Amino acid sequence: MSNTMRMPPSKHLQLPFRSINLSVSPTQSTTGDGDGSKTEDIFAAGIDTSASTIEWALSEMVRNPRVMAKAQAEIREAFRGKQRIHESDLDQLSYLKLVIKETLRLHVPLPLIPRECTEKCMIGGYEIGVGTRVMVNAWAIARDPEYWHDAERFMPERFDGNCPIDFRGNSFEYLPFGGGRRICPGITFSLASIMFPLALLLYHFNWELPNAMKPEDLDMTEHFGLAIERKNDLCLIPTLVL
Ligand code: HEM
Repeated sequence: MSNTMRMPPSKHLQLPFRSINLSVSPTQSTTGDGDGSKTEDIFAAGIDTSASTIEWALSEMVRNPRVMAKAQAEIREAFRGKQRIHESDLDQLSYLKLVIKETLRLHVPLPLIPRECTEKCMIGGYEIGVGTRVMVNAWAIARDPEYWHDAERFMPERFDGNCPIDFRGNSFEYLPFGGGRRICPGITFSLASIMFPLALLLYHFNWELPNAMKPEDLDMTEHFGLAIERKNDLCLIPTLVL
């Protein structure tokens, strides 16, 4: 276990819940009884989530210049002299992976994971009947100070070293991709499609806030839509460096 956090009592997804479909398509069943995802669901689930993660990662790095400098130093060292970056080069970027993990903790793109109760159980003193729909609030769990040290702080290092917490659905305090039978099937693809553009943006440009704005003044208000996005556009000044 990491020295910066405690494991939770695994109380959320070990309850007798079964997965139900996240689909927004009116033609699709919401029972989760083996129905597959349609092409439009894959686009809907894959585009906004990855795009907003890139935007939040940049926002957090602008607010935390130390993290930005460390990520850029790693990328520029790894890619030194290269004109073309390939996906296989991304493996070397261990710190950037931590930045993305921490971004997915503080900015869980899909905050509410729907489930259906399969057995009567008690939650917070309330009896939950069979068939009741419940929402696992992955956003709130990922910011819960009971599980996370200095929970509101952007600190990629919390995932460093021996930290066993991962997003494959086994760490119940960290569920950006959900968990269980209906865990996001796009994890590998989404990580590549977040990491690649982010690495290029950090490799080729330096980023500054406009109008001498201070990092701590950057507005981080969220807008709850298909994914949790920035309410206001992120406006930064890029300077080409390489
Ligand atoms: C940062 C990026 C992404 C995040 C945070 C994310 C998160 C999630 C979450 C929380 C679920 C529900 C899981 C559950 O019920 O346990 C889900 C489902 C799904 N995701 Fe993702 N996702 C991302 C990217 C993608 C991408 C890139 C694709 C496809 C290319 C994709 C395809 C899907 C599909 C098809 C489902 C429905 C799976 C099912 O109901 O069986 N996602 N995603």
